[in-house]
Amino acid sequence: MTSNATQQLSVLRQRIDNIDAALIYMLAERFRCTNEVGHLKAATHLPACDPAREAEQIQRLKKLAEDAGLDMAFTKAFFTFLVGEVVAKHKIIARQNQAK
Ligand SMILES: C=C(O[C@@H]1C=C(C(=O)O)C=C[C@H]1O)C(=O)O
Repeated sequence: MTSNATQQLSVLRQRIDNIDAALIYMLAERFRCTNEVGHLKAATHLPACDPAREAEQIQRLKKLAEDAGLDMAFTKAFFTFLVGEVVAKHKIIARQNQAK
């Protein structure tokens, strides 16, 4: 590898590290928010999962992904994985609430 290529790789990797840090902080903030929703749902006996809301979100993300030039299949798979984690946490919160 030339020293120019090494330098370019290093600059790109620094950008990637910055983006990863932002993603981690954004995800943590999203989970803080969804945990609040989980407590609200448990207290009001609402189901952990809301398929109608998820369908709306997917429609919105479709447009955002298109505008941002992000692959829709990836976007949907990532969203589905993320929401699956949130719903699992909501179920745990609901069980903890019932046990009180
Ligand atoms: C956070 C909620 O609970 C679930 C998780 C969602 C999410 O992570 O965006 C969306 C819908 C629900 O299935 C909600 O109902 O708003």
